[in-house]
Amino acid sequence: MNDSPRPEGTLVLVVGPSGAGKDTLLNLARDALAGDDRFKFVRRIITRPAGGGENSAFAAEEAFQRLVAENRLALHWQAHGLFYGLPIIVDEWLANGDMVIANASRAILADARRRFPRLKIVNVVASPELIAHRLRSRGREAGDDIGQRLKRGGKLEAEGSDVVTVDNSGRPHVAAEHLVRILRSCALPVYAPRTVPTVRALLYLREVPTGTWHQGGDCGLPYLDKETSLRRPR
Ligand SMILES: Nc1ncnc2c1ncn2[C@@H]1O[C@H](COP(=O)(O)OP(=O)(O)O)[C@@H](O)[C@H]1O
Ligand SMILES: O=P(O)(O)OC[C@H]1O[C@H](OP(=O)(O)OP(=O)(O)O)[C@H](O)[C@@H]1O
Repeated sequence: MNDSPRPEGTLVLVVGPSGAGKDTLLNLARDALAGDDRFKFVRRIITRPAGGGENSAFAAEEAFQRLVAENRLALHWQAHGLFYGLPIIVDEWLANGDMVIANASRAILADARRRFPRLKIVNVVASPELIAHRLRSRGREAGDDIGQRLKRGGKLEAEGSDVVTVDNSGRPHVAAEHLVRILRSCALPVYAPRTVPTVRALLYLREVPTGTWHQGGDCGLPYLDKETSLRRPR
């Protein structure tokens, strides 16, 4: 086992207007990456009963405020008349060098940038027409709530050099594959010492044929596919 100090892992916040497809893509990505424990998908805490295929846990408002007061949320925010939070285990996973992936609000990006040095933002987008249609067919919210979500969707933005856009205008599997590529390219290889990227790259290049590296990952580093990165170097 490698006992050397590990750098902090990467926090990936998946954001975008309500109805763009964040939860759908997160579910597909979680399935695609199942069995690779470098990737930790966060279960959000929301003051809304869980259901409808989203990965969340319910907390009553009083219980939620207690979590905030006791500093047991890594990030929290308010939207659509609800409270949302990411549990504090996020900090533990990051300290362990894992890649932590969560659905979040565009309104907390400035705060997240201050708090998390290795942050990647994935902005899921689709046209307003598609979003309106999707929110109506999702059936989770009623008419007025859908109107409010559509309004908010167009107001907030996600911009910056740490933002990568995933277009979910087509089939969900296509966009999910893009998301998975981003996640793989930003994750640390499993068995390489978790030191600086150059050292990791050099060590790995000795162990695997260079042809198995994919170039142009969204984190600017070459990256390995799942099978190769899970294989212990000889
Ligand atoms: N690419 C897609 N094509 C068609 N429908 C989609 C696509 N992506 C998501 N949906 C549907 O649109 C609705 C909103 O998606 P969801 O993942 O809940 O969005 P968000 O989490 O961003 O609000 C859901 O009913 C989902 O099944
Ligand atoms: O601030 P915004 O960037 O507009 O995002 C607003 C909120 O919508 C999402 O939650 P929720 O699960 O309620 O909504 P969604 O699944 O419809 O996006 C997201 O986690 C934010 O809390």
